[in-house]
Amino acid sequence: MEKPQKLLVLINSLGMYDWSLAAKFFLNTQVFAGAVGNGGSERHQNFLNQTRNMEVGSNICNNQMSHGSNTKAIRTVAHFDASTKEFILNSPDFEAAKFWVGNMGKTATHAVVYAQLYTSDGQCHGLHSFVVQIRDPKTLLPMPGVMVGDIGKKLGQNGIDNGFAMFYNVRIPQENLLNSTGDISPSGKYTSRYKDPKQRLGASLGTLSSGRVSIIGMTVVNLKLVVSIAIRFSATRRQFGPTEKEEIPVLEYQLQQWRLIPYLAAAYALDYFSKSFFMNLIELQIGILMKDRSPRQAELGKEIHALSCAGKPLASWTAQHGAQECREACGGHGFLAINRLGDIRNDNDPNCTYEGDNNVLLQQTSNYLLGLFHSIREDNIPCESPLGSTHFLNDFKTILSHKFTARTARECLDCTVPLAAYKWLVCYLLRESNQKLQQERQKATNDFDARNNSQVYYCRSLALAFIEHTILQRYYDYTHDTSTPASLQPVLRKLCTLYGLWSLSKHMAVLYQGGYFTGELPGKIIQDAVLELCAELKDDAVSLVDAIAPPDFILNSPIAKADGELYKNLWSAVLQGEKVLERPSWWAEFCTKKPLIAKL
Ligand SMILES: CC(C)(COP(=O)(O)OP(=O)(O)OC[C@H]1O[C@@H](n2cnc3c(N)ncnc32)[C@H](O)[C@@H]1OP(=O)(O)O)[C@@H](O)C(=O)NCCC(=O)NCCSC(=O)/C=C/CCCCCCCCCCCCC(=O)O
Ligand SMILES: Cc1cc2nc3c(=O)[nH]c(=O)nc-3n(C[C@H](O)[C@H](O)[C@H](O)COP(=O)(O)OP(=O)(O)OC[C@H]3O[C@@H](n4cnc5c(N)ncnc54)[C@H](O)[C@@H]3O)c2cc1C
Repeated sequence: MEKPQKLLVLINSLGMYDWSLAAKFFLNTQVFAGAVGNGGSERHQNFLNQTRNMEVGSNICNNQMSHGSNTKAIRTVAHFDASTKEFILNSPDFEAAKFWVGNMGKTATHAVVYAQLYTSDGQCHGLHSFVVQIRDPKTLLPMPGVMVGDIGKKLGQNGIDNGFAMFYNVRIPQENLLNSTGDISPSGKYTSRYKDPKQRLGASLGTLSSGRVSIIGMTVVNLKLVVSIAIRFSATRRQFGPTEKEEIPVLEYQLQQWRLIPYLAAAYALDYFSKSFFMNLIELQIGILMKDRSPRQAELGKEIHALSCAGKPLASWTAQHGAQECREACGGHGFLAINRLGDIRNDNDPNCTYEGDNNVLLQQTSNYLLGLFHSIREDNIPCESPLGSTHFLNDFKTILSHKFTARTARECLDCTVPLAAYKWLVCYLLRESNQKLQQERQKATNDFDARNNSQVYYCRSLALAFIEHTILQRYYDYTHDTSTPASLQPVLRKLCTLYGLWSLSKHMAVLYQGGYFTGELPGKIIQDAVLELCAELKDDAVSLVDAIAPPDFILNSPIAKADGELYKNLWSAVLQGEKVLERPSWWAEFCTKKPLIAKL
């Protein structure tokens, strides 16, 4: 807590080297410890100490084979036995087996298990979390009643053992209930400070926010790695040229610049967002530790939930699409495993799914925004979110009356142009999503269908536009802050504007549809400005990459070493491959002792 950034630096440094290693370590020391620390109380301190000393290995255990997103429907049960003061955990059937749990496959000794809490009168009090011992730390054999195993090979992150677990009458002490959302009194009665079960669910899932915020940082690392590889490669790889004598680096092609430099800009903007947002999370966690029950603390929790539920999708998708673009931008060499783009892409992929599926999480953000919109419009309550990400919504009427006024590409090189457009876009999508939801409510028989039928083109786009605006606004403020070195501001501002215009250009249809843009000029000048910024940033691209790339040993990609000796490094790495010059062990069968056709 004294220097919280150290944790982010450690996550990023280990992750730059290898994500399985990082996940294995952090699931234990942070995710498990975070769930116990945030969800529990003083009585759980022993688990935290043991985790810190690496005496026990653990994780959180929420997902089950038949339910992941719909946490309310989890079927693991924990019945309170008043006579022994224990909880008895059961998995009703194999479909309720905990599934996908990191570290569970081979090594977890303890887990924070989410289960439905039943008191001895048979009443269910909803989802709660419990510390459950899975294996004996001395032998790694399962505890009585626990069936635990590994789920097998995955598309990436195979250095971590994801597993399943089932519980048959597993008894745990009453104290293992993580009691910040609800507890059992000495007389066996259930008590909770949350009267509303929906609020209680939100509180018990609150711990997931820190994972989501951290994942934003993890995806930024991946984006930094892939753009570093692709830009260094593109600056040294030559192909074609204006004359037969001279070939030019592929980075000189406008097409290559347009494919890569916006991802470089995204890496810078998202990196700033990730780091500043991490500090917001720390503020929230300090509040939790200090037992801050103020309305501001509650609002901060909601805002961080809304921002992380859109920040994780945007950042993980940007890294995923960026990884694929960078892979292709390195041509055939991009497909060679030693150059690492495949591993980074595959290890990044589950960031789109774990700690909440991206498309499911975005709905949390739009729900939050629609709730605020209702308060502003219907109840005349101005919105004052602690981090200020939604303040501009108070002016939605004025903002919606604005039009795009730039007339030249040069005017668009100022980041206030995409920022103003984003403000309009968010207000427009908010008004439209609200209207769509009302229309669907009139048509549908229930709210569930109305919400589901308002996602595509409306609520989903709203959540993404909102987070893009937030990221852009934060980076704009940073690049215009007096504490940012003056010598760096010009290049950082270009990155900021490029990120804004490039992201905005994905919403062109809506900007025209809603009347913010009219005629062919706005679309054309935004495209021209994107190309202009790519060209202006091209000569700084290698330096910008050098500032964010790790040392060669960590980057571990022969086509992207800092010395720019592309072919020397690649050749050397290929020749050092295992058995590269050896004939195969089956050479004889291949050459002389050939099997006779039809002999078998
Ligand atoms: C969000 C859901 C989809 C909700 O579903 P639903 O049933 O429809 O409920 P709602 O009505 O929408 O919600 C009820 C109210 O609760 C509020 N809510 C929900 N969640 C939160 C929250 N987190 N914070 C605050 N409030 C919350 C919601 O807004 C509603 O409020 P209101 O009534 O509208 O006011 C939910 O079901 C869900 O979350 N689904 C997704 C399931 C999920 O995420 N599962 C995760 C399983 S664990 C996992 O996947 C692990 C993966 C391993 C990842 C490896 C990564 C390694 C990380 C290393 C670094 C870690 C460092 C950590 C640093 C640190 O801890 O400091
Ligand atoms: C590598 C990895 C590690 C993991 N580690 C852990 C762990 O340590 N602990 C743990 O508890 N869990 C873990 N998980 C599980 C993870 O949290 C879940 O997979 C994730 O929350 C998604 O849930 P799901 O698999 O049920 O997907 P589903 O919800 O079944 O999603 C399937 C599809 O349905 C769509 N969908 C679902 N609901 C809706 C809706 N309401 N509207 C529109 N579309 C919808 C989704 O978008 C998706 O396209 C891990 C998963 C992976 C891949």
